[in-house]
Amino acid sequence: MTLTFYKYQGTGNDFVIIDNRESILSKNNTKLFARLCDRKFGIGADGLMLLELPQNNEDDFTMVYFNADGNESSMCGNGGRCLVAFAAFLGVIRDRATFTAIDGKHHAEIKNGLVYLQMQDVLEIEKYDDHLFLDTGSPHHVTMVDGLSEYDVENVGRRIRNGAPYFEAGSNVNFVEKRNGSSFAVRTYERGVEDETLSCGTGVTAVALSMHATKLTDKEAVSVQTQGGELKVTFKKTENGYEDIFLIGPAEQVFKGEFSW
Ligand SMILES: N[C@@H](CCC[C@H](N)C(=O)O)C(=O)O
Repeated sequence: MTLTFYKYQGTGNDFVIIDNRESILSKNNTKLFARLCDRKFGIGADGLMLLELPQNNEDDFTMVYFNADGNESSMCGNGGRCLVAFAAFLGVIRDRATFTAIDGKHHAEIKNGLVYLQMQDVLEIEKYDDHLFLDTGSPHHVTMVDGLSEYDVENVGRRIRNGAPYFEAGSNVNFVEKRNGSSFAVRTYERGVEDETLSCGTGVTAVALSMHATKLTDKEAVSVQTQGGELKVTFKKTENGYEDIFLIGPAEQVFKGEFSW
């Protein structure tokens, strides 16, 4: 059987995307998805997404996300932005979208070539001596470091991801350095890819909220420089936590192809 795939990237976080509105692929194709994401034996990507039919009248489509290891995982912020751009390319939406992902409903808008993706409210941030932990749709460990550009993200990230209290379920791990006022730089070790990626959208969101929660910025619009480009996060601090959170940045189709299996 032959299927068309599309490749998208959002600040260097790259994805294979398949239009699965006709339910050709089942979610249990773990080996196939891992092979398609493999950079030596497949197309190569940090993750794979299926765009599926909406599950209710309010939605335009459904997002199903798999990590590069082929397993379905929690929310992917850059993936969500790329899937909105893909939905616009297919003509499923114009410039506004409502869709459901594993963490619930999302609204999005494409404006001036950027995708604005609303993330889930964050009501709890755990603060520890040397890091913070929060869930922005995916779990994130956030820690400040000096000398980010030389930092051993791969090995330290892997140790934290696999160690206590995360163990097998794991966490994504973000290493952050302040640039100025409301601007930060981050490098992220992603679980499910089991390596550093050039950018992680839920990670960038976690960094922005963590920097506000620890008073490293008092702004509700934060710039985060990833290895693959700049993302912006805007939010409102309320008495309950953080609401109206938007992850903002580019999402680009890089090519189209066919695969057989
Ligand atoms: N790259 C993603 C995060 C994808 C999920 C993550 N690897 C996990 O399993 O938690 C993003 O842009 O948010």
